[in-house]
Amino acid sequence: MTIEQVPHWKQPSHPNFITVKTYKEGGFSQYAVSSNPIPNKTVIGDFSAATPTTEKAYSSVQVSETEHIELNSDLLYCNHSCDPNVAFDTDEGVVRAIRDIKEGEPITFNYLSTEWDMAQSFKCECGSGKCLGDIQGAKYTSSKALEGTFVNSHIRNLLARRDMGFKGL
Ligand SMILES: C[S@@+](CC[C@H](N)C(=O)[O-])C[C@H]1O[C@@H](n2cnc3c(N)ncnc32)[C@H](O)[C@@H]1O
Repeated sequence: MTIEQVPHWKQPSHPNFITVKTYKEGGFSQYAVSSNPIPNKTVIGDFSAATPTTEKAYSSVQVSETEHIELNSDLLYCNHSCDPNVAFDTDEGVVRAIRDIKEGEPITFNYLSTEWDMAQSFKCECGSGKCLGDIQGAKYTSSKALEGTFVNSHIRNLLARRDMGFKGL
């Protein structure tokens, strides 16, 4: 069973960039949209509020081959998209627009760019023509499917070792 986080941080945590909206009844129904137009390459946040966690969860972000963090901010509400508009750059420790984002547009990143083997998989509803369907982690995704997309170094390294036939990853 997955228990949803109750925000324990002061909201809104990123007022210039993120507005949190609710789109349906029930769980996991909140999502981040842009509060303003955001030009490509703008840094919209960082991981300064984050804390390390030993337990992977739907809410955690993988920042290295062995480390995971809880964001403790409205960045939590960035949904996954197979055609995202921001990168969670765990090497640089920032969240950056990777194209111009319109006001009110959902802010999304590719969970496969950070997560190797997710605690909680889901059927993607991003609606993109590039949608990969079941999102379980990069471990279960071909390198070809991620070609040309932003992927963090820990995932690139793991994919390379997997593709060379290393076991136990
Ligand atoms: C970090 S949360 C994102 C915020 C979440 N929507 C909420 O209300 O807490 C990750 C969870 O959101 C849902 N989610 C995120 N992106 C999704 C997508 N593209 N399609 C379907 N569900 C998604 C999944 O349940 C996933 O485990």
